[in-house]
Amino acid sequence: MLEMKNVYKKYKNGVTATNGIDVKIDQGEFVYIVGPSGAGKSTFIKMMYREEKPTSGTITLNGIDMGSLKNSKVPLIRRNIGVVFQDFKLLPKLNVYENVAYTLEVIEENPKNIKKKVMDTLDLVGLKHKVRMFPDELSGGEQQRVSIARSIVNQPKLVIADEPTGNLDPDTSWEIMNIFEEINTRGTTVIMATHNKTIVNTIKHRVIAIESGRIVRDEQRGDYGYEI
Ligand SMILES: Nc1ncnc2c1ncn2[C@@H]1O[C@H](COP(=O)(O)OP(=O)(O)OP(=O)(O)O)[C@@H](O)[C@H]1O
Repeated sequence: MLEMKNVYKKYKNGVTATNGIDVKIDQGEFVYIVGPSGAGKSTFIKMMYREEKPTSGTITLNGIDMGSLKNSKVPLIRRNIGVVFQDFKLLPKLNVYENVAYTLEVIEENPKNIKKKVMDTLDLVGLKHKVRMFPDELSGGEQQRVSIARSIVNQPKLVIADEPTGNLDPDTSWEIMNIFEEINTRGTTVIMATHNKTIVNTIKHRVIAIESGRIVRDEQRGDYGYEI
């Protein structure tokens, strides 16, 4: 589903964040991206959903060249990609229901379908009983559940998560991981950058390690591989 060929990213300040990346990820895989701070993990991930463009090389997502995609076409492609961040990025003035429904409203989903899709998704993440609450009334774990619900309500084929458990305590992190596992079991590709050694070493999946902008290890059912 995703292929990168010789991808370089040099930021305007002269920093080379990715330094010739070649990788292929198939539909349905669960892939952890690991590596030291500043290694280029976020940059690698951001290029997958066209938050950043590669300086050279090609990135194809389901046959579409993400690097040369016109800006006007980006929102259309993003409909098929869910993104989850460490800091949730919920809309503070919207309640739980509205935060999730918003994703469908912007893509002009038929209003008749919105309620069922939102409620089914909130059920999946275990938040059906908190639909009227606002983000600042929720725990970190609950906010992350809303953020995941928002990212999957349109049933994307790919979910990308950048350090989704980074702000959460260990128990809550496991609960959040269980939701990603369930999403993946349903056939969605999950690509997750993480520094959580215990999770990577316990819930085994493919591990891609990045150092200085290069892939230095790519193993099925790999280990985290770094001391923390
Ligand atoms: N927008 C930007 N402009 C300039 N340099 C950037 C930008 N974003 C990242 N960088 C630089 O690119 C390099 C890789 O950063 P990146 O955020 O991709 O690393 P990372 O592996 O995700 O780090 P962390 O684990 O700390 O989140 C770093 O040297 C960083 O300072």
